[in-house]
Amino acid sequence: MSNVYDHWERLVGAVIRREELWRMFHDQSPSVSSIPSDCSLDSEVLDVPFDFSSPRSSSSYQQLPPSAVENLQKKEKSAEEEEVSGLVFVQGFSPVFDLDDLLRSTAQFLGEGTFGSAYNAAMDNGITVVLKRLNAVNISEKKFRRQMEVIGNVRHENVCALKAYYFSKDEKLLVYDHYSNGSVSALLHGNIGKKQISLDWKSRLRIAVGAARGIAYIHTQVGQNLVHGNIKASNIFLNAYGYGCVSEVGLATLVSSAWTRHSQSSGYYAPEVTESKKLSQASDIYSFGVLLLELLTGKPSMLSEGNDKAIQLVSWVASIAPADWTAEVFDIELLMYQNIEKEMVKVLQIALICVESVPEHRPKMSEVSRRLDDIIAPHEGRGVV
Ligand SMILES: Nc1ncnc2c1ncn2[C@@H]1O[C@H](COP(=O)(O)OP(=O)(O)OP(=O)(O)O)[C@@H](O)[C@H]1O
Repeated sequence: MSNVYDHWERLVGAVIRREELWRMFHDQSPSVSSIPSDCSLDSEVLDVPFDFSSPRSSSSYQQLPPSAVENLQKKEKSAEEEEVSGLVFVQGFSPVFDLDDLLRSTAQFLGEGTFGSAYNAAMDNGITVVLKRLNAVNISEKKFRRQMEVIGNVRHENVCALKAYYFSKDEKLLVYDHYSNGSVSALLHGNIGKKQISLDWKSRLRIAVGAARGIAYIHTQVGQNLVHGNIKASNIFLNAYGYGCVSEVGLATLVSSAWTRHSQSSGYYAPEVTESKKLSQASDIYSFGVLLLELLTGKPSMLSEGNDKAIQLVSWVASIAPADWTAEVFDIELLMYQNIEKEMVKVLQIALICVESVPEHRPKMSEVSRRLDDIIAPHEGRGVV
């Protein structure tokens, strides 16, 4: 709890210092553009309410000695020449809240990830968003904003849209919708303090189909060169129709030092990534194959073998002969559904070519997506869903 407080307090402190300066000299809120959000508060994580309204009232700024104001004004003006200040909303999202609303929100710590901490921020105006606070992003402002533009342009129903971002020397924040059902990882494997929800075969197919479409779309961006770089179950959420929706587009290429630290142990990275740190669209396909294996087996990407030993899910599945797949590989919860064995085998075959160790032997994501569409089509009662 104190850790959580510490994170958020430092974040708020750093952002406020900068925003105070801005408002002091411009007598207005920083620039914003906006966010429709249909998300609700997830009450099962730690609550950390903060109210910073009084120390930040604009009248107190006016009480500073004029000489100090003048000095600070000069300083801030030079900073302003170099950068846009405040929360920047991605094109297409109109400003329905600003940085003040975020800083006054009730923050809930969701977890610490590869790139930093994630918070659920519930604002007084009823909007709830997820705030990602990036750690150790050693990147120029120009490059950061350019990358945010690229990420902001990736719009697809199976990709979680970046809604807004904030940049200062000390803080880099990203704002996303909050997905109240939690991630596919939480749905499949449960979360601390949360009950695991049972996912039937059709739900799992929808997750796979949606995620495949999202990744296939990502791979068409930036001249067909965009790489996600961190496909994993905790980055896949459910859209309004229950289809997989891919989050964290573009962060792995922004914060490469962070993911290389995690690459050995996660079970999601292709061999060429753990060996030569080389992310590519082919390595995204490998990671997607691991996600398919998770959906089929109900097991996490790394399995504990006892004695502190862990084995990758990919290696475990590969060690089982096809004749034993039904008895040993598939999630026992799925075996209660009738007439799905053939489909599970087809999905497993797709997963296994995705996790081929030679990158060139893996299929393109568009091909994977098409094959999964064919499998789900009879469930959706039409040819293409
Ligand atoms: N938009 C969101 N809505 C709901 N929960 C989210 C959202 N974004 C992240 N989370 C959850 O918050 C927690 C922390 O997320 P974060 O992305 O920082 O780390 P991660 O997914 O565990 O790892 P990584 O940083 O490698 O993706 C995870 O449990 C994740 O599923």
